[in-house]
Amino acid sequence: MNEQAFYTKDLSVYYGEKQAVKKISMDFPDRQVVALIGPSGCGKSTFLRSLNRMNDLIAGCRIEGEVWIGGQNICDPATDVVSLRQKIGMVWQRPNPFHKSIYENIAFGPRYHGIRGRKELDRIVEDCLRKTALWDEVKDRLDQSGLALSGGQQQRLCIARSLAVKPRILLMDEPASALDPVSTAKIEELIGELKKEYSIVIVTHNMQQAARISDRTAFFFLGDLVEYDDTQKMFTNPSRKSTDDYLSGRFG
Ligand SMILES: Nc1ncnc2c1ncn2[C@@H]1O[C@H](COP(=O)(O)OP(=O)(O)OP(=O)(O)O)[C@@H](O)[C@H]1O
Repeated sequence: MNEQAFYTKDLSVYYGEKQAVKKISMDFPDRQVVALIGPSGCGKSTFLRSLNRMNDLIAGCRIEGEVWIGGQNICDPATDVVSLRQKIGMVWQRPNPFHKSIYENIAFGPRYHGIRGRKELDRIVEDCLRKTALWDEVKDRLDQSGLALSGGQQQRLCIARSLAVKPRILLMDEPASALDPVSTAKIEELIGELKKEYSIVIVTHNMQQAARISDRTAFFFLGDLVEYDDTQKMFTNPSRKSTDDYLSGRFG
């Protein structure tokens, strides 16, 4: 088992009175892919967003418990969320490139964090585009708008953008659900490459996808973590009946 990258302890999330995530304690291994699965509304996205304090942006949302990353409980109100989100990148369901050129989409983050030299920015842009297998497709049109790319390319650009600020952890909320099968396969292949360097947590509705790309899988139901295990074990021999029922399509 890889070293632990981070963990949650008794993490609960409330929207007003309603508790959407219930005292979840989970550890996330370094440089592995963890898939969060479960029926709609079970709290997967809410839990994911808690891992880099994105829920702070939702009015009425309240968090209890702890998320420990690099010796720091990031739920502590004193946490610098800008530097936190530098360490923990996020990729959303729908690709959301900035209304800027391909180059600027990637250079924006490093520039914001103080990198000014053109050579250094060029190097970061090329490196991130290579890591996301986009370089050959876009190297001759870096000044074109990111929005002119196909949906799958836009999603890879968004992943490249999050890599540009050197995160340790990548959170992905159904990153391929808006894409066609070819683009989905490319994203899955890319996740397989990225886990050599990054810890990845991915929410997916697609059970085959979870089975293909993740090392560990967590099954959520009604805000509870029902089962969390090695993906292969979970998909072949789950310990809990409700996991088995969900994986075999008996509900959800
Ligand atoms: N902004 C919000 N305000 C109030 N309630 C919310 C909000 N976002 C989510 N919820 C509620 O919290 C619960 C968990 O939602 P969440 O989106 O985390 O589930 P999910 O498992 O990711 O669902 P899906 O798979 O459909 O995206 C649901 O009951 C949902 O209605």
